[in-house]
Amino acid sequence: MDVEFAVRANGLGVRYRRGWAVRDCSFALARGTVTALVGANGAGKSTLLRVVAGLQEPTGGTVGTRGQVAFVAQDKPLYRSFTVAETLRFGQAANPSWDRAYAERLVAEAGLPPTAKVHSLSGGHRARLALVLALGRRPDVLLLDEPMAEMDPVAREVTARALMLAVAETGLTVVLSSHAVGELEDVCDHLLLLDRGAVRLAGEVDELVAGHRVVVAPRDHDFGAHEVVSARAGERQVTAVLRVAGDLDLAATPPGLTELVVAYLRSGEAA
Ligand SMILES: Nc1ncnc2c1ncn2[C@@H]1O[C@H](COP(=O)(O)OP(=O)(O)OP(=O)(O)O)[C@@H](O)[C@H]1O
Repeated sequence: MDVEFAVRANGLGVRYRRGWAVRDCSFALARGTVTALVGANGAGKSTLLRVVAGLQEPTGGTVGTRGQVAFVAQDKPLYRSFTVAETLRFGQAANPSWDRAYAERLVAEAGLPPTAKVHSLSGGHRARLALVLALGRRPDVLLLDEPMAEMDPVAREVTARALMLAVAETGLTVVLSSHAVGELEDVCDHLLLLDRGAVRLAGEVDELVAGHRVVVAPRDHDFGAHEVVSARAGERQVTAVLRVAGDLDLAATPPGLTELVVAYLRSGEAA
């Protein structure tokens, strides 16, 4: 496998009884990148993460990862009767690569009382403890399924900072799935967008944004070679998100990340 890639998938597919949850997915994630995995409900995000984590066999295709992989599932599995301190001791006993000082620092930063039982923690605190348990192993690849869904805005910011620091310090590669793209905007430098199991859009966020424009044009405007990702028609005008091909002779603004993702999710709904 190429040295600079931490995750590489080739023609990856997962078929359940009712059909393909992940189909023909090919992508490569460079070491030290943070990728937002987005898609509508049922698009295949959790399935893809489980396969990359090695917890589930693909039906077809291949996936390779470099180094140690840690995965935090959506339901944040933790021993509910353990205290926070016992959870860390468990992490240490179960993982030869455990970084005790680092894990203790993360727990302190998260404001998690060492004597508190897991079952007494809020959903957001449990999510942060699950993340500490994963980061404490000092993995090379960290896969997070909706890690911030239950966190308050401050916890999200602190968590995002901890992740970015880990990336900067160790070259950690992160993939995190989310529905709230806005919360990922400051954290992620790459995007992987799934549409009914298939990769619809992938790449560096800055490049993807630079390759798209939001325009307002007369309703009957012909956009020529520019791909209309999604369009909303008013009485006389249409507001469209375009994937631009060459020069654009219309007043246009670059989309925000959320706007771009929503445009693609909407185009998937219409298909
Ligand atoms: N264990 C399973 N057995 C059968 N079908 C499954 C299983 N897990 C997921 N699926 C199906 O595969 C598809 C993709 O599901 P998955 O949970 O991977 O999507 P997701 O993008 O994570 O969704 P969400 O955003 O709702 O969490 C769905 O149609 C789902 O019903």
